[in-house]
Amino acid sequence: MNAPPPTTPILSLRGIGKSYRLRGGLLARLRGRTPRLDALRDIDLEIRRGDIVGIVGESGSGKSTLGRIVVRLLEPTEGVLSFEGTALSEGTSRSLRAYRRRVQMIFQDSGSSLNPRKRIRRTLHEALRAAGVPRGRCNEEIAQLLRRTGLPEGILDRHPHALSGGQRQRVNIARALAMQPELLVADEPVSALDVSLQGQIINLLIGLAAESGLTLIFISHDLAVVRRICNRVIVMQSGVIVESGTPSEVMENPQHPYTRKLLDAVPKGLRESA
Ligand SMILES: Nc1ncnc2c1ncn2[C@@H]1O[C@H](COP(=O)(O)OP(=O)(O)OP(=O)(O)O)[C@@H](O)[C@H]1O
Repeated sequence: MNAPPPTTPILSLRGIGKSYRLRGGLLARLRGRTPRLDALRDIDLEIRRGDIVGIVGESGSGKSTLGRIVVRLLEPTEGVLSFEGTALSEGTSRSLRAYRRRVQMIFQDSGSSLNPRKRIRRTLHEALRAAGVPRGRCNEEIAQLLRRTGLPEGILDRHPHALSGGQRQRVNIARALAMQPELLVADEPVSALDVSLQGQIINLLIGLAAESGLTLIFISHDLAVVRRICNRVIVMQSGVIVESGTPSEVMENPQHPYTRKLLDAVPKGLRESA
């Protein structure tokens, strides 16, 4: 297959919608209707290779649902998602597997995304094997992953519970990197960490993005961080994108009242220092 033209977005979403089936009350069931909640409606979005895109919005605005659709942990109810110009719905299960390697996700809760029964060495080894690294090269690759994510060798023989929250999140990042992803979705990756560690993990992510040309989707409540690290911001409210642009466009000259409301909630000093 020929390489896509350089102008093709790495990721494009067209008319993406997601509705969740709700359990519903007795009345709805008697009427034979399953109530549904529209978590996303009509999302159009293009992301260019190398972009660092911040997705902001209040709790429940649909940010995580969007992130999960991008990595195909969730199927959209409507719309088309294309990677490098190819619609994923056209793909076979083999191309979906390949997509899942190229697009990785990091979650807020660093602990629950690691298998508590596996030592870190095994977790990283399995990720490398899944990415097609020959068994004989895994130790060398693991050492390199530790270096890239700033982890000491001593953690390899430990289980996740014996690591700090910051170390666990670094392991999650190392495991994602083992897949050599082109796009990384980080869903509130630092919200569960102490403030002192948050900056370190964010700097690690942007350092890695710069070093390997990763495209990053950064889902966050923290507008100050988004302003500092992203070159594009998307504001979501009740399942729709209400505003998007560069951080200075969106944060210095917000067009939508909801964006203004979000900005008003950030202490002024933080907004300016961001
Ligand atoms: N599995 C599910 N079943 C039913 N409703 C869901 C499910 N997952 C999410 N929702 C609902 O969909 C809406 C969007 O949720 P989502 O988690 O995507 O928002 P969010 O912006 O990421 O919120 P937060 O910042 O709190 O994580 C919310 O109303 C949520 O309650």
